[in-house]
Amino acid sequence: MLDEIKQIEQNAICLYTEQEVEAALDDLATVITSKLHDQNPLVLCVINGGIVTTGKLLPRLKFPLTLDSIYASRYCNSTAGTDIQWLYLPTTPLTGRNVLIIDDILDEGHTLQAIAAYCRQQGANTVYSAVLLDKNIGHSKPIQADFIGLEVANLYLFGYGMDYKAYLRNAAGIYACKEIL
Ligand SMILES: O=P(O)(O)OC[C@H]1O[C@H](OP(=O)(O)OP(=O)(O)O)[C@H](O)[C@@H]1O
Ligand code: HPA
Repeated sequence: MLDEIKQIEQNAICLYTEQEVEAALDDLATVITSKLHDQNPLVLCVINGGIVTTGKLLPRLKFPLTLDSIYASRYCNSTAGTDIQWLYLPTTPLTGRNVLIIDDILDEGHTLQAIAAYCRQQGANTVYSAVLLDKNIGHSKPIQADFIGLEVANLYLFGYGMDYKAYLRNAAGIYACKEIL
């Protein structure tokens, strides 16, 4: 397995450097702050992929908020999505809260759509979403994110939380896998 991971990493194309992603996170935080600074939001980190984006955004959001997580997985460490598995639900009551969902990527949009629907069903007052990346998939999506860091081409990606077969979430940049073009 590790040989495959090394090969994927060596052949990968860097789409955004760490510096470029960090600059995008600064801009994303500015836009989120202007909209939500007085909303006392409940931030929901979509684990696993959203952990890095959430962890890097939170210290940039200098206003009152609380944090919980939700784990809805559609790819389950593989490179193709199927049905959503609900693996962890927030313990914080969502009733009346202004929720901000944070994830790494909006790809086909099914995961975010399902999580936003869950939040509304649980009585959230408003539901916002922020993604580090919005993938240009060439057709419409069931949901748009309210806050987007960067647009990205329709390639299989890893880095900044996104995995290739459960590895490479820790890559410091946004990379496309040459093997899955
Ligand atoms: O827009 P979609 O096509 O629904 O895909 C986006 C979702 O896929 C990834 O999660 P994944 O299911 O791989 O689980 P993970 O967070 O554990 O990697 C990613 O973190 C998003 O949550
Ligand atoms: O391109 C991707 N890479 C990693 N995880 C993902 N989940 C949806 N799309 C992707």
